[in-house]
Amino acid sequence: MENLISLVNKIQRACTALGDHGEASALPTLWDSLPAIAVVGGQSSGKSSVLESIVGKDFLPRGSGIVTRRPLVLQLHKIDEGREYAEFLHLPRRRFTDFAAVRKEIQDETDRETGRTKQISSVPIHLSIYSPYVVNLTLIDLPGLTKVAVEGQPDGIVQDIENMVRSYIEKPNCIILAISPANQDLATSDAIRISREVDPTGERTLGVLTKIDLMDKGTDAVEILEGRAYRLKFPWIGVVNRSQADINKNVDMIAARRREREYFANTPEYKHLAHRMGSEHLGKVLSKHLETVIKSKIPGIQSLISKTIAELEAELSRLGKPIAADAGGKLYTIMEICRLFDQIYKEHLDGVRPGGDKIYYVFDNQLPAALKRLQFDKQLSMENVRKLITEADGYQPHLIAPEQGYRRLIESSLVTIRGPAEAAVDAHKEVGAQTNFIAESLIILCAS
Ligand SMILES: Nc1nc2c(ncn2[C@@H]2O[C@H](COP(=O)(O)OP(=O)(O)OP(=O)(O)O)[C@@H](O)[C@H]2O)c(=O)[nH]1
Repeated sequence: MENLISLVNKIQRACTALGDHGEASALPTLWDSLPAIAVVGGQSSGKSSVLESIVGKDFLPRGSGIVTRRPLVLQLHKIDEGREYAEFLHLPRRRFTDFAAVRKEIQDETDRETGRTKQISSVPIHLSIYSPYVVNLTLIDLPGLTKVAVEGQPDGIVQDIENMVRSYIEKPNCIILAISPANQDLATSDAIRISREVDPTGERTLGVLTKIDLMDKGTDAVEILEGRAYRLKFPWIGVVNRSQADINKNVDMIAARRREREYFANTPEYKHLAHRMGSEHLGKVLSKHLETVIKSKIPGIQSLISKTIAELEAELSRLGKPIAADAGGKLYTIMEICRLFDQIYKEHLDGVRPGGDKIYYVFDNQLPAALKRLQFDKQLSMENVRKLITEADGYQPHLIAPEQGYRRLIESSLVTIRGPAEAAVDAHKEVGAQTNFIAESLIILCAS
């Protein structure tokens, strides 16, 4: 089962390398058919904190305003032992063991795509984390939903973010991890609002409640966590992440996870729910759920891949054999095409293929008539011939026609007959599509 997630991880990476990240394209997109978990929520709802808790590492950029400006496809790979490390798809040969450097690279790579203008982009960044302490999982971190653009951001950014988030979560294969803070009314939760829009029955929405520890005294989240306030198909999961003060004090993830466990186990209101609360539990639920969804989607993915392969093979065979890069290979291909052209053309003339009569008509009537209409008098006047020969070869005794001058005369005449000759070739177009295709291939090849 674990291999299933890593297989989907590999396909996702291949999709990104080939520029398929689910946007409109001429080919069917494989990306869209792959199940993935997208993290959505309002700004400061705790998305980054949830992701970092699942991974058990500090690695996401922090700051005010819109920090996540490109989707981050985060692939977690469980390894048996050894040191944790991270790799970016755009930096294939570099292993990051320092997670502060990972954070910096996410920022830099975001800026490379969007500039420093706080714009957003839908081109994802791919990050893989290998660790003995993670579960196999793929999560897509999306920009936080906002209500107003801040200084320096274009007015449309609020809508752009919402459209981008919607474009990910409206796909039927997307599992929505909807993050809502417990210290705000659930009715105002951006995550619930947008997920309800695309998944009204809550079939593929997993609700996560953050900041339970920050709720007003005398209130609790039991109604929500027990699914009585807002029902989803899957049970709500509550988490307690590090507060800003914890982050400032560099409280590490292990200690934070321990504190979170203790919080649920020792708070009387949540004691009975403690076994299904917390980031560790969330990670396991997500991994299991993703595996189940992948398993159910395999037949669909397989048939899409087979269909795409068949379409691409048909396209390839239509395009013909690959063209050699070296001069010898190219010459060989040109000769081959010429031979084929010659053979098919002859078949038209011999009556094996239709249209030979049209070719004869072109050469017997159309071309000679057009040539007769040309004005060669001036070009072939004695005066002009003498001038050309003198300029080309000088006065020399010749037994046969002086070569250079002779050539120039032919060249200039060829230019004159070019028009009727091309018209004769055009007239062949009606004869056969195959000869045209071959002739066009030949022209392209010669030009290259
Ligand atoms: N006390 C407490 N603080 C939390 C909790 N979750 C998040 N925070 C704090 O809330 C603030 C925002 O959390 P983030 O994880 O950065 O939120 P975000 O949704 O990723 O924010 P943006 O990337 O700006 O959209 C940080 O200061 C966190 O420390 C929680 O469960 N309890």
